[in-house]
Amino acid sequence: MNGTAAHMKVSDLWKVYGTGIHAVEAVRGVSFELARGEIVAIMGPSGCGKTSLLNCLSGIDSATKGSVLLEGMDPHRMKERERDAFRAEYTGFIFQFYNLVPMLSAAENVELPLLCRGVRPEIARARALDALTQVGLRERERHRPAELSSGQQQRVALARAIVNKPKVVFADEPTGALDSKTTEMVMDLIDHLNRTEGITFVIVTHNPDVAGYAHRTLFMDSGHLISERHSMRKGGISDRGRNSDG
Ligand SMILES: Nc1ncnc2c1ncn2[C@@H]1O[C@H](COP(=O)(O)OP(=O)(O)OP(=O)(O)O)[C@@H](O)[C@H]1O
Repeated sequence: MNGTAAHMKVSDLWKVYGTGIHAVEAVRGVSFELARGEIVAIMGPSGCGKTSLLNCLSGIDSATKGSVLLEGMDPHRMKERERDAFRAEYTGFIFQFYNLVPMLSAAENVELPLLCRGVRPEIARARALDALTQVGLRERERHRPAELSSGQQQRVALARAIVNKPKVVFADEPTGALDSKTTEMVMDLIDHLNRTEGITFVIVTHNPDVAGYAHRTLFMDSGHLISERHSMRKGGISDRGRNSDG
């Protein structure tokens, strides 16, 4: 972390579903820090709490206990509107099954988060087309999800995730529905966006090839973080700058 404030600081995070004898402790006291520009994979057996952790990190769900600081700020301490605006600006999401709106074209899907934030339609469209260009799908702007391959749909979802120019993108099994060649294409794109835009990615995956793109892999079991592995590639923008290994 080079002594600077962590991009994201997770402290003693717990997620408990239900109460009493029905309580499920999905995340149990997880703590870690994330540097700006890292790609971090979260792995572990089915049911160990990966998605629960990711949802608490991203704000899709709220933690039962503990804190997630983003750039030193705790969204939970913000007023609702401030928190929504902060999250909309700061984070993007990708899901296993893309979560695109079937009736909307690729461009309309990508511009949707901007329109929801009140961005003027012509600006939203221009930025959506830029994002589609970044994922190599500019010529598919008018196509609906059903007219696109699964890999293309995930690339549209990736364009939607980055259209706000977020600092962090949270991805839950982003390649879980893709074959190995398409997985490679989507991960190459994530790698490219990480290197060129400095976007931090937190990726839940069962796939070791996907984790191979990460600077660091966190391993979970039974709600705990049990170990972490650093890859040979250097993590975070500061590390890359220092080592000039791109
Ligand atoms: N909404 C919920 N209500 C109650 N229990 C839940 C809920 N969501 C998840 N759980 C439980 O929390 C535990 C962790 O689930 P989670 O989905 O986070 O695991 P996971 O590691 O992502 O699993 P997988 O790899 O199979 O997707 C499991 O025991 C699951 O049954």
